[in-house]
Amino acid sequence: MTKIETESFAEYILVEHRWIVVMVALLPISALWKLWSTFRNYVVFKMNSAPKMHDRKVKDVQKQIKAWLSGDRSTRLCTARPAWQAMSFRQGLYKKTFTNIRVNLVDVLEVDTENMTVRCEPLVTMGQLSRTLEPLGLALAVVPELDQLTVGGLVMGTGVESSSHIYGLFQHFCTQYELVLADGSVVTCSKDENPDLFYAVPWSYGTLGFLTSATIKVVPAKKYIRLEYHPYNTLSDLAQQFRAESLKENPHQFIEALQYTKETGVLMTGDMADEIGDDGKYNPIGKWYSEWFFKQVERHLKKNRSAVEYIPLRDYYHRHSRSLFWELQDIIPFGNNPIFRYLLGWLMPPEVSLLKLTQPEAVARLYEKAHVIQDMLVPVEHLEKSIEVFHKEIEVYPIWLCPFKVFNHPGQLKIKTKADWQMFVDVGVYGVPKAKGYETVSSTRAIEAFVSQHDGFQMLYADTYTTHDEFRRMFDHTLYDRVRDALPHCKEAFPEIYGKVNRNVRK
Ligand SMILES: Cc1cc2nc3c(=O)[nH]c(=O)nc-3n(C[C@H](O)[C@H](O)[C@H](O)COP(=O)(O)OP(=O)(O)OC[C@H]3O[C@@H](n4cnc5c(N)ncnc54)[C@H](O)[C@@H]3O)c2cc1C
Ligand SMILES: NC(=O)C1=CN([C@@H]2O[C@H](COP(=O)(O)OP(=O)(O)OC[C@H]3O[C@@H](n4cnc5c(N)ncnc54)[C@H](OP(=O)(O)O)[C@@H]3O)[C@@H](O)[C@H]2O)C=CC1
Ligand SMILES: CC(C)=CCC[C@@H](C)[C@H]1CC[C@@]2(C)C3=C(CC[C@]12C)[C@@]1(C)CC[C@H](O)C(C)(C)[C@@H]1CC3
Repeated sequence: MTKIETESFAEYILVEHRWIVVMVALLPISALWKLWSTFRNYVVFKMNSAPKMHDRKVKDVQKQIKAWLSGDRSTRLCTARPAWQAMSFRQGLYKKTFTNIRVNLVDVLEVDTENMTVRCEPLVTMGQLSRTLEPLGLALAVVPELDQLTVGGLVMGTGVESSSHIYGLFQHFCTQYELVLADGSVVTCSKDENPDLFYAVPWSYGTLGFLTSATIKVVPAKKYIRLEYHPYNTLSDLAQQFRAESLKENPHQFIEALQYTKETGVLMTGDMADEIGDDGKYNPIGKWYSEWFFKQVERHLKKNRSAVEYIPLRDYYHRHSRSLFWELQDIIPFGNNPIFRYLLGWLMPPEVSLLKLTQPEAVARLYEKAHVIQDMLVPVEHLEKSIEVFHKEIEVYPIWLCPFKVFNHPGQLKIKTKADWQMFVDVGVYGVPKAKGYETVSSTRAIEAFVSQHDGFQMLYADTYTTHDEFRRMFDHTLYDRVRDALPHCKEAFPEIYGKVNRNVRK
């Protein structure tokens, strides 16, 4: 790994032996925090007190905006959620200069089993939501994997997971948003009510207003996922099958693939099941002692044999959470060792927010120079070409492959077809690049150019090195600009999306 200059002994320990800090402090604090919030959520939800409080909390947001309106309005607005708590990789520098609006809305408001929707406040996390819905026999149509992702962040950014080839991105299965706008008013929008605003909100990164609730579709859930593993030894075979499975008329409910080298990978297809069948073994991958999921999947590749397993529902939904995909192996190198797992596995994973909070400058420099975190979204027909380009420019494995539909809706994600939808694939690369000649800016820019030329998009929680013009070419701003022009005080209160995601405003 690239060596980075450290400035003090403490910094040396934090960089070279980060696991010490993680084990001694972060893991126990994370566990206490999780336990407390689980208990608190349970009590609030059972007492059903949240809906009554909601209006009061929305009024508090309005009050803060009205205070800004009556001032000199020399600063812009963003949420007060500290940068270290957010999942976005970089810290937003604008948090220090903008007026911070507290949107402390943390509750699941209502589960409507008739219309099969759940109404949530923006700080509800995916872990909290899957835990609330499971006993009711329900699940979100798509469950973005990491526990700490929030409804607000996923609506304003995006969310994708292994059922997205049916339901699309997070925005595609949200039916209504409630927002407080820059003039202090509260509006709701859906495909029938204020449709322009409804379609412009996703990917707007909080630059149209503050989200105070979202109504999201839920689906019936069963106890297990029956998961098939199919190893492949050539890229073309894997890609062909990946496409065929995603585009089938009646596809499996879950599809993802992990690519372990340029040519080899494992395609996984899953369906919900009420019982454990006798065609496969039971595998509770979420147990504290179980091996990291991506390592288990790799074993199927080594055996070079298809297999079937039955996995408990929540274990499946959060299958990459305990190892933060494969990122934790760089932070706790022995995290997958059986002795560690049996003794301390129940403390995993450390909270991402606490990791961010304790990240020293030197680690940030190291990640900047020799670590890639990117999700590129490309039409599925370009899968092979994308892997080849990623291999040439970056060479990081495993690669996460997840198919998803982009529906032909108005908004920033404009697809180049007249059909109702187009199938895309999320190519996720997380790790230390091994490609010869890798250099952060030029290599990332080469990939961004490839994605743009192939009518794709970049996920914006990671770093973007596009220029303003390139960014506006990747994301269609026609509707977004129109909505910003029409909403009173909007342009005064919020920068453009690029003003919140480009490298100059992110540390
Ligand atoms: C900065 C920050 C802000 C946060 N803000 C919020 C917030 O606003 N609202 C919020 O709800 N959460 C918040 N969280 C916490 C977040 O919800 C949890 O990190 C996440 O939901 C944990 O989910 P999990 O699926 O990993 O839980 P699990 O891993 O399933 O459980 C975590 C712990 O709870 C125990 N547990 C699980 N289920 C139960 C149960 N039914 N009864 C008792 N114990 C149980 C487990 O044994 C385990 O020790 C925040 C976290 C951070 C770091
Ligand atoms: N599986 C997946 O799909 C994964 C998705 N992600 C990405 O992570 C991000 C979500 O992380 P999370 O920590 O939840 O969100 P963040 O706190 O990072 O918020 C993301 C953006 O949404 C805005 N936002 C959040 N809440 C509100 C609100 N109530 N009103 C207005 N704007 C709001 C934020 O604005 P502000 O800057 O003002 O706070 C910010 O620009 C998304 O970008 C998502 O794409 C990451 C990993 C996996
Ligand atoms: C669309 C999908 C599935 C995206 C998965 C994204 C994950 C791999 C990302 C989300 C948050 C993320 C950027 C993070 C990190 C790794 C990659 C993560 C987990 C780490 C833990 C790397 C180490 C860093 O020091 C630091 C702690 C700041 C970050 C925190 C966020």
